[in-house]
Order: sequence, then C-alpha cells, then structure tokens
Amino acid sequence: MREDREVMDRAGLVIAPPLATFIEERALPGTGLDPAAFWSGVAALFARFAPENRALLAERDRLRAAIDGWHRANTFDPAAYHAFLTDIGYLVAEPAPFAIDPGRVDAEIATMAGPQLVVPILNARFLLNAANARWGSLYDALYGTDALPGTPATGGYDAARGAQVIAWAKAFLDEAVPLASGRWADWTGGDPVLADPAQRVGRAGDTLLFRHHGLHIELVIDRAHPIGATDPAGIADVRLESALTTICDLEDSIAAVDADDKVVAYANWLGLMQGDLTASFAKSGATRTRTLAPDRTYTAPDDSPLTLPGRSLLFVRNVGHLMTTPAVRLPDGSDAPEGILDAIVTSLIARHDRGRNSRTGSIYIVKPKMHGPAEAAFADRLFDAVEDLLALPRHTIKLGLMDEERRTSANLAACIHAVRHRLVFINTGFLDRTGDELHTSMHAGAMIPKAEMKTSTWIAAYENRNVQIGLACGMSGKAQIGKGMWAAPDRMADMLDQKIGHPQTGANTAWVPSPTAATLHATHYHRVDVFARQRARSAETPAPLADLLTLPVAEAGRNWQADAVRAELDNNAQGILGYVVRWVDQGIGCSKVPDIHDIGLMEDRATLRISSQHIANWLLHGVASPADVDAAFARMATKVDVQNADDPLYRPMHGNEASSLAWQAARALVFEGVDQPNGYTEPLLHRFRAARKAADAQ
Ligand SMILES: CC(=O)SCCNC(=O)CCNC(=O)[C@H](O)C(C)(C)COP(=O)(O)OP(=O)(O)OC[C@H]1O[C@@H](n2cnc3c(N)ncnc32)[C@H](O)[C@@H]1OP(=O)(O)O
Ligand SMILES: O=CC(=O)O
Ligand SMILES: [Mg+2]
Repeated sequence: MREDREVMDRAGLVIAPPLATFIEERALPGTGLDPAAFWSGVAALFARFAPENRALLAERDRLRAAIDGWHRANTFDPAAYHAFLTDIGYLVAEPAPFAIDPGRVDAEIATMAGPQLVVPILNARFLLNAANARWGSLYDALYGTDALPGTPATGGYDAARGAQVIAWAKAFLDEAVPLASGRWADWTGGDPVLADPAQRVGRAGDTLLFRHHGLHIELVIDRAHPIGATDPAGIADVRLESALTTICDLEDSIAAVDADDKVVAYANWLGLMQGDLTASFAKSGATRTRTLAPDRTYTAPDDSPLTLPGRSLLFVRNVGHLMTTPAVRLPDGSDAPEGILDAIVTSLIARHDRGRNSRTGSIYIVKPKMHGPAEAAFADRLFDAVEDLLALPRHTIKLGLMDEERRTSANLAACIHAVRHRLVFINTGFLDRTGDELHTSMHAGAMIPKAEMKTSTWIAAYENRNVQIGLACGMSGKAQIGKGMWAAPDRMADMLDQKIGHPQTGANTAWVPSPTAATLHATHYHRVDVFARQRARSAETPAPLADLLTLPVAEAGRNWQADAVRAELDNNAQGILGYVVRWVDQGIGCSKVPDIHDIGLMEDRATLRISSQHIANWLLHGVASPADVDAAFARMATKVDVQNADDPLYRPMHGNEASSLAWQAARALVFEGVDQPNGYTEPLLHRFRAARKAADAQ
C-alpha cells in the first residue's frame, strides 16, 4: 500500500500520511509536547531500539535452530535436555529472592479480585460495551444464555425462565450477602437486616448497594419495573460489579496490517482516553448511540456521598517484538518494529487520560509474546525511553507480562525481575503457550492430540508455577496473577461450572470473552476468597521445572487410528479456514467460528497458531500425509462456506481455490508452518491480508 501513497518525512523517518496526520492533529495537541521535538525523539528512539529488537529476534532463531538440531541428534533424556538448555542460554539463573515494586497501582489491579475482559480495539461498539462492562445485569446474563437449563420461549418475556433466573440470583445473594435470618427468596421488602450489616455500603433511591470480597452488588428495587412489579420485594434486577479491568487489544484479536488499520485502532484508544468515544449502530430496528458510562453515585449509610467507577479500568495490549509495520519506515528503508510504535503511540494517547481511566496516573500496557528475561528487560528499557520522550515520571507506564512463551515460563522469576518496577500482571496465555510448546519441540516427535494437551504434565506445571512464582515475587496485593481466556463464548453453564477453578488457584483475575461472561464469572469471586487462597498457597512450593519441560510428545509406537487422525485434522482445518477466511477477506481478527459440531468457539491468532502448528507437526512426523491434509482442507472449505452462507461479504473458498487468498493463506500456515518464526501466524496473515486489500483497492 505504502508505495502507492504520498509519504511524509519526519526527522528522517517516513511516516504514512494517515498516521502522521493522526499524531499531529489528534494525539499531540493538548499534551504540551512540541511536534518537532517529538518526531526527533521518536527517530532517536527507533535508532536506539530497532537494532536491539532485531538482535533479540535473531537470538530466538539461534535458540530455535539449536533446539531443532538437538532433537534431531538426540533421544530425549530429561537431564541431558536440561543441561543442553542451560548450555545454550535458554535457561538462565534464577534471581535472588525479591519483591516487585510497581509503585502506585489502581485498586482494581492491586487489591481487588474479579474478571478481566478482552476486547478487539478496532470495534468501537464492542469497545464501549467492554468499558461499560464494569457493571452487568445478573438477571440478563442468566436469562439469555445457557447458564440455566433450557432456553427462554420466544415472543416476549418467558415468566417460567424468569422464575428460574430469580431463584438462582436470590440463592446467590444468600451466599454473598446473607440475611440475618431467612432467605432472600422470602424477603418481602423494607429494610433488609444482613448477617453482616457492614456489607451494606450505600443506596441510590430504593436501590441497595452491598459489598462482598471487595466487589459491589446492586439490588435494584423498582416496583414500577415489569420484573420488580411481580417480585414480592420489588426486586427488578441484581447488578454485579463485573469486569474490573479490560484489555483493549491491538494484538491477536485484530487484523491491522497497515497505517490505515493502525490509525483506526489508535483513534479508538484516544476516544477512550479522552472519554468521548461513541458508536452508532442499528439494533432491533432502531439506531442507537453508545457512549461511555458515567461513575455511579450513592449515599453511604452515614449519609455521605459515595461514588464508584462506572467503567472498567483499561489496559491496552500492544503487539509483541516480532512484527514490523509499513506505517513507519526507518532511514535504512526498512519497516519499523511495530511494538516500538505501539509503545510510543499508545502511551502518547494515554497522556490524555487525566484520571478518567487510571486514578493513580498510570498507563497500563500489556506486552505479549516475549521470550525470556532479555526481551522483558528490553521492554522495560523501551518503556523508560518512551517515558522520557513523553515527559512522564519514571515507571508511569506499567507492564502486564503475558506468560505465554515457553522461554518466559521456564525463566519466569527472571522475567518478572526484569520488569519488577512496573509489573502489574502476569497472565497464563495458555493458547499462545500451547502454540509455542508445539513449535519449540517440533522436531522431538509427533505431538499428542489437542484434547490430550489440556491434561498434560507441562500445562499443569505451567499454571501452578505461574501462581507460585508470582506469589514468591511478592505480587499479592500489588498486581494481578491472571489466568487465561474462556474460549467458548456461548457455553456459559460450562464456564460457571469450570472457571471457578481460576480463583481457586489463587489467581485474582482471569480472562472472559464478553460482558455477559464477565458478570457470570464475577459470581466466582464471591464464592472464593482469592486473597485467602493466595495466603494459603504462599507456603507451597512451585511445581518442578522438570515437569514444565516435559514434552507433550506421543509415546513411541503409538497406534494412530485413521479415523482419529482424520477427526483431528478436520477439527484443526475447520478452525483454521473458518478464522482465516474472515481475517484475510474481511479484516476480522477475532471470530466466533462454529467448530465441526457447529458450536461457536472464539478463534484468534493464538488458537490459529495451535491448529496450524499441530497439523504441521503431524505432517513433519508422517502421522498425516500432505494428501490427508489437503483432503481435510477440501472437506472443511465446503463446510465453512455453508456456515457463512448468510454473510453477504463472504467469498466462498470451495471451487475458488486458485483465486482465494484466504484458502492459500490457510494452506501456507500449515505447509510452511515448521518454518514460521516460533510458529507465529502473523507474518503470513499480514502478507495475505495486505494482498487482499491491494486487490480490493483496484
Ligand atoms: C488468546 C487471546 O489472546 S484471547 C484474547 C483475544 N480474544 C478476544 O479479545 C475475544 C473477545 N471477544 C470477542 O471478540 C467476541 O466476543 C467474539 C468475536 C468471540 C464473539 O463475538 P459475537 O459473535 O459478535 O458475539 P455475540 O453475538 O455473542 O455478542 C455480541 C454482543 O456482545 C458484545 N460483546 C461480545 N464480546 C464482547 C467483548 N469482548 N467486549 C465487549 N462487548 C462484547 C457485543 O458488543 C454485542 O453486544 P451489542 O449488540 O449490544 O453491541
Ligand atoms: O493471549 C492469550 C493466549 O492465551 O495466548
Ligand atoms: Mg496470546
């Protein structure tokens, strides 16, 4: 795209016009920063960090080649393998005991426990919904999902379903805010007497505000409301404080391949920081405009005013160290490292916050896909330099560390140490982590099927060590120890059943895919006292490193049944095609893709990394032949075409293989999968998406 466009020279950098215009006309004004000084500072920053960034990527390649070579030459032996990893610098020395020291951090991160929502930043409508997901209706979340058995009848309010919802919600109140005597189901109104009167912390009109485990609950009393009118106590809803924090994602859930895409993302982040983001859209036959929710006001029991945040505390997830962007060209003519650009621009934009988001004046950046402590230290120094560029006090920019690459998990304490002055979370991104597990040991042998991966030794050790090491580094009360995504957005009953496991491990947050999921997951933090769990677990020792380094390779001589192999290939090919076709053809970076059983699963680049690496591994080790894989792709292309038949923008793949860039991208991800850097999907996705955009522009 860039070649066809006018370009702008700024301090020796070639900046794509939409980005230069956005920065000069929207991001810089109001910050007090001088544009000329800003650009020369940006140029200096790229000059300093781009070579180091490249060197870190070269180090990834060196280690990868060494590990591949070792597996080709050796039969696996745990002790020899451990010694080899130490020898090549993959494993580094543990730091002496220390405690993180991130300075002023908002309570939502440091001292509260609750859900963390993730939202693709390119979608303003979703973004606003996410920011406003601090509060959610428990009645709505239960009524409209499979959280309760059965489905509501169509054509108006289903009173029987409503009764189920109300019974569930009142039983929940019995646990979270029990009455001094009796049950909430029997309460008929008036002034409720709580078993612990201190739980009642305010009211707004007739609505009562309670607090439990640091989270607020609104009991909405409104006898004029259709639901309240039928309730003996006039209860119209139970509203829960839900997504305490939200990650606005510039990374794996979006498709941003050029300056135009990046500017949409940055502009949405600016709208959030300035508080004026809006989105208008048609829903149920009417045009709606969505804005950011205001704070909520109450009267405390002592009649003083009480204000609570109406919005989730926002993080922004930058991209990792791998990709470059055509939005900025360096003096040597190369595209600039995209992670450096994100660090600069998202921090610049966050200077507009002025307490609307962070009440402590912090900027919260999630840094994904870092491999080991040297890369974490690089991010730390980069953030120092960005603070200097933007005249921000040292360590204003806080860092959320994704523990999602094997070299980071294996050296977690050293990674935390490298960013200890700004660390505000570690999170087990188990999806990328699984992709890296597959890729790192690609040449060790054929991997077990994906379903078996969930119960393998390495993953249990990974989840355990993340919490234990986080606690040992003094994170409790200062930062989040986080758990991964619930990737089945429509399966809320299963989520209610299983995701309580996250707070039970001592994690004070875990990822959810939607506001509804946030409200339902919030109930888990009422059921589990996370900080008590952290205290209890502090005495435990982490699972051994040897367990973490246990390879998920199938046993020698495994009898690969043809129908099981075919089912695994179909499952992976379906997910790949269903996701990639929307990414490449329509620029949709996160989709609910129906699986082979037509259950919608959240697919993003991390799930794509797993599926593509898994097939690539089976191809490499002869579990499947190229013909088997192509047959699976052909079968699944037809299925995906049918599943998307109602989408007017959809381009069918079956019958159009020669012209379908999506089809070609999907095949390349698998057939060239062994050679993709660390098994990442973004280089190929970007290439094919850019080609699609170029073709569409003609
Ligand atoms: C491995 C990783 O990196 S995981 C992190 C990356 N993944 C993500 O960010 C996933 C975030 N989730 C999503 O993008 C979406 O939920 C999807 C794509 C999975 C499903 O989207 P859809 O099929 O459109 O969802 P669905 O039809 O069930 O619900 C749409 C409604 O829920 C809202 N919604 C759904 N997900 C979100 C979200 N993450 N944030 C805010 N609102 C959301 C929408 O705004 C919409 O409501 P509206 O009509 O009032 O605007
Ligand atoms: O980013 C999250 C993951 O699981 O990967
Ligand atoms: Mg990830």
